[in-house]
Amino acid sequence: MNKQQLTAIQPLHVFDESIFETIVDDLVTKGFSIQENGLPDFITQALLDCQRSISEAEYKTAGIGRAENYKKATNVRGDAICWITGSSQEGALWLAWCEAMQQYINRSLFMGLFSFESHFACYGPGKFYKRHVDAFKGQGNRVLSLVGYLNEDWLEENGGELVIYNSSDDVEGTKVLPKKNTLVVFLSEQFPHEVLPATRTRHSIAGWFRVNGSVNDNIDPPR
Ligand SMILES: O=C(O)CCC(=O)C(=O)O
Ligand SMILES: [Fe+2]
Repeated sequence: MNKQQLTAIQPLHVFDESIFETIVDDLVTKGFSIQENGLPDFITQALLDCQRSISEAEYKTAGIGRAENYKKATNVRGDAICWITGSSQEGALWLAWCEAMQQYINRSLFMGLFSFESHFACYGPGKFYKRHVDAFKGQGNRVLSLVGYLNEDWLEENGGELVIYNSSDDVEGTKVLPKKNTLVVFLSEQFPHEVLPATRTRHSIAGWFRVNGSVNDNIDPPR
C-alpha cells in the first residue's frame, strides 16, 4: 500500500478520549454531564474562528417544531442560528471531534447514535429560550443533546445561564454559566431546560446526536 492509500484510510485526527469517558460515566449515573473544561482549547479556537467568519446575514432567526410544524416564535426563543456544515476546515474539525465522541459513546453505551447536527447560536442581550425539551418520546430522532459555550470572561452578573431540570416536576434545576470551554451533554427527551436572559451577547453551539428513524422511503434523518 502506498503512502497516499494509507492516508486515505487512516483517520485524520486522533483525539484524547478522556473527556468522552467522563461524559459517558456521567450519562450512566445521571443522564447529563456538565464539564467546565469539556471543550479542548483547540476545538474552542476552531469554533471561534469559524463563528467569527460568519456574517450577520448568515444567522437566521431560530424557530420551533419540526418540518411542517416549524414556526418562528420569538416569545419562546430569541436566538439567531447558523448551521455548521463542515465546509471550512474549522467546521470540519468540530464535526470530526463530535463524530469521535459519537463513536466512543456507541462503543460504551450501545446508543446507536447515527448522525449529528449542530448550529451556532447567538442570543442578543435580553434574549432567552423558554423551558423546553429537545425531543418528545417517539417523535423525531434526537436522543442526545450537546451545548458548548464560546464566551470569554463571562461573569455571574452577566446571567444567560442554561438551567437544566431533572424532571418535568423540578422547578429548581441546575444552573450553568455559558463560559468559554464549558460543555453540557444530556439525554434529549429526559431533561427540560431553558436559557435565561443575559446582559451581553451570548455565543454557543447546540448539537444533537440522532438515531436512524428511516422507515421505507421516508429517510430520517434526511441526509
Ligand atoms: O444555549 C443553551 O444553553 C441551550 C440551547 C438550547 O436549549 C437549544 O438550542 O435547544
Ligand atoms: Fe434545548
